[in-house]
This record gives sequence, C-alpha cells and structure tokens, in this order.
Amino acid sequence: MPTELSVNLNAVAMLRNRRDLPWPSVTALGRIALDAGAHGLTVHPRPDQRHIRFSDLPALRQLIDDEFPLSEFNIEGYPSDEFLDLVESVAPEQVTLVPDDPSQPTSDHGFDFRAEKDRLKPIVERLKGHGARVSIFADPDPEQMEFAAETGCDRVELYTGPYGATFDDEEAARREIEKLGATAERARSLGLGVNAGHDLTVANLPPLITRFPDLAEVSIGHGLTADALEYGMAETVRRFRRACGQTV
Ligand SMILES: CC(=O)[C@@H](O)[C@H](O)COP(=O)(O)O
Ligand SMILES: NCC(=O)COP(=O)(O)O
Repeated sequence: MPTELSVNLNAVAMLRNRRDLPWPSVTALGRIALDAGAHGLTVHPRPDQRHIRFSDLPALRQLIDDEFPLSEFNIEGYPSDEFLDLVESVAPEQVTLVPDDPSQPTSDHGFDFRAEKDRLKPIVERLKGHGARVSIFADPDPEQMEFAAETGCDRVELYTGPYGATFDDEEAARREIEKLGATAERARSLGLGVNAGHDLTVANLPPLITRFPDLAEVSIGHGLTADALEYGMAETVRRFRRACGQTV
C-alpha cells in the first residue's frame, strides 16, 4: 500500500488570520486538496487558536461528509479536557495526540511513553470508544515503542522535525532516516501502525519511504503550503502524492 497524504491546513489558517477576512478559506483549500487526491485533511487547533480556530472544524467535517466520504479527518492536539470535548463534537476518523505545551511555537517532541503510558491509556480508550483511530506523536526512539503499545493506541506518528532540519547535511539525514526506520520497524513488530510528520517535503519524503515503505500516512502542512504558493494547491498535492510513491 502506498503511503497516504493528509494535508495539514494550519498554515492556510495562519495566513487567513492576518486580516479580519474569510480568505484564504481552509475549507476551499481543503476541497482542492481532496479533489487532487489527498487521502485526508489534518488540523491542529491549538489552545490559543493562532491558526486553526475551533469554529473551522464543523465546516471541514461537513466538507468530508458531503463531498469526500472516503477521505479522513485527522485532528491533532494535546489531550486536555477541552481538546477531547472538541474532538468528540466533530468525530474525526483519526486523532493524533501530541504533548505540546500551549506556549510551544510548534510541535517539537513526542510523548515520553515510559513515563506517561498509564495517563494515556484511559484517554486512548475514551477516543477509541467514540470510533476514532488513535495515533500518538513519538520521537524516533525504538525503546519507547513497547511503552507506546501499552497505551492501546492504533498508531504512532514519528516526529520527523530533526530529519527535516538536515536538508543541507546528507550524513545527518542518513542518521535521522536510520533512527526513524529502526523505530518504525520496532513499532510495526509490536502491531502498531506508523504515521510520520513535521517538516516533510517533496525532496525528503522519497528517502524516508524507501527506508520504510510500510509508512501508512504522512501529514504535511508547512512545506506543502509553501509549494502551493508556487505551484497551486492541486498540483502541489499531486507532487507530494508522487513523492509518497503514489501513481498520479
Ligand atoms: C504535530 C506536528 O508536527 C504538526 O502537525 C503540528 O501541527 C505543527 O503545528 P504548527 O502548524 O502549529 O507548527
Ligand atoms: N503532523 C505533522 C503535520 O500535520 C504537519 O507538519 P508540518 O508539515 O506543518 O511540519
């Protein structure tokens, strides 16, 4: 199975929020992305709503339900009570839990599963009880995977930020890919699905997928939105789908 692409709309929302105007529309860009063959849409409604607003979620849910019923909605966030209530009101196909502090400028680490597995277990159960697939953000560390599996989650999402940062250092990129590959293989051996995300691009995706072809899904926003300014959203989604190994 080729790796699926979920388009993260955070950066589109960030651009929209610069003015008190409704464009660019996250729903309109989400429609273009899905129409171009993206498997799903991802949003990360942070507590300060710096980009994705809680009010964006119902319209994106409606878009998928009405026009793209085979596509998936993936909502990322820290599992606060407010986030869990918000997620349950929208019923996404996938929830991706991240350990972000509200003050963080972006996501920059995964959960410490060894320390937090017992706290995460009931949260995972609650979300799965509402029909969601649960993915949890993880650092590329094979030793954390057995503890991740103990949470009962369906997948881990490997944090690829350090790999993305090696865009100008081939040796460092090789090291990061090997860490990601070893972690992914350990996760698969424990029955976990594997997603990946953060600072992925058309250039750095193929080596990652070659190292670990069983990657279920990548969620991409920043680099994809940057390319969309140059190539348009539809062509950019096609470019990223090809980089995922899909025939487009
Ligand atoms: C979890 C992850 O790596 C990203 O999906 C995250 O949502 C990026 O957040 P910002 O778009 O706020 O930087
Ligand atoms: N989970 C990663 C994601 O959704 C988007 O990350 P980025 O491509 O904006 O770095």
